Amino acid sequence: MVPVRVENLTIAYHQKPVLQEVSFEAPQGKLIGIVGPNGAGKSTLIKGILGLIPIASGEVRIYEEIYKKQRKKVGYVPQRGTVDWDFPTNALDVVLMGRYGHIGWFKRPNKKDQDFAKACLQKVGMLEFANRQISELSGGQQQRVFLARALAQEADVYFMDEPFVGVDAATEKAIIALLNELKEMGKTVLVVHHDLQTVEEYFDWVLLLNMRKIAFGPTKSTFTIENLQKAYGGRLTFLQDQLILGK
Ligand SMILES: Nc1ncnc2c1ncn2[C@@H]1O[C@H](COP(=O)(O)OP(=O)(O)OP(=O)(O)O)[C@@H](O)[C@H]1O
Repeated sequence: MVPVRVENLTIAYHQKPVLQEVSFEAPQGKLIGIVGPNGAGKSTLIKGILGLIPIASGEVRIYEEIYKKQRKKVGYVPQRGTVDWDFPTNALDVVLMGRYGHIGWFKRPNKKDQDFAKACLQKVGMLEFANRQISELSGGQQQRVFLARALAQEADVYFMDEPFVGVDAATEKAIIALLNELKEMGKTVLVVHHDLQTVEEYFDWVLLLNMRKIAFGPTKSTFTIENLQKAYGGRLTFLQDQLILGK
């Protein structure tokens, strides 16, 4: 079964299309980078898939069913900047929110859920901050808590929107180790990613996007200068230098 199937997806804001007829099938057990210039529609794609914004036309299937039926199987790590970090709650409670799909909204989390949430915090090196208000955490620490929440969900497919933005090198390493661990467990992980230098190192597959799908496939055959040129257009001379320098 295909974890994520997107067919002819078109999304518009105020009647102006920002994603046009995007189709792809994400294979199981891969780390997939979603890459493209600013405003390419990367976040919009994820939000459309998760039903957070209306779609104009097209279809999205998670394991061949509509998202609403598969909610429990899907984990989401939003862009850090879009979250209200002043919301009065501590790190452990944020992670426990990830368990509600399993617990049910009207029941209280039991000891097992608490322990599981703590284990998730431990995994991202944040257990000692369990009782800390999230507003008092650094950007990288907040990002780790969100990853712990995603882990607590025990999902099969994960969508992460720029998890590496604003984190230090140690956190970036911890996140990539975690993504690889999820992959080893057979999970499918789609990650919006900005840094072209690390795409080849981090991702098995790549979706190159600029309003339309430019290319989709294994990184080696897809993340090519020709495809990057199509996605980034005039900005590539600079990028090309950077890519060559980066090797
Ligand atoms: N809520 C909104 N209302 C109107 N237009 C929007 C809204 N959100 C995004 N857009 C527009 O849709 C387009 C795609 O935005 P999106 O955030 O999906 O791009 P992105 O590829 O994630 O960009 P970035 O790399 O800068 O984060 C942009 O032109 C943006 O201005």
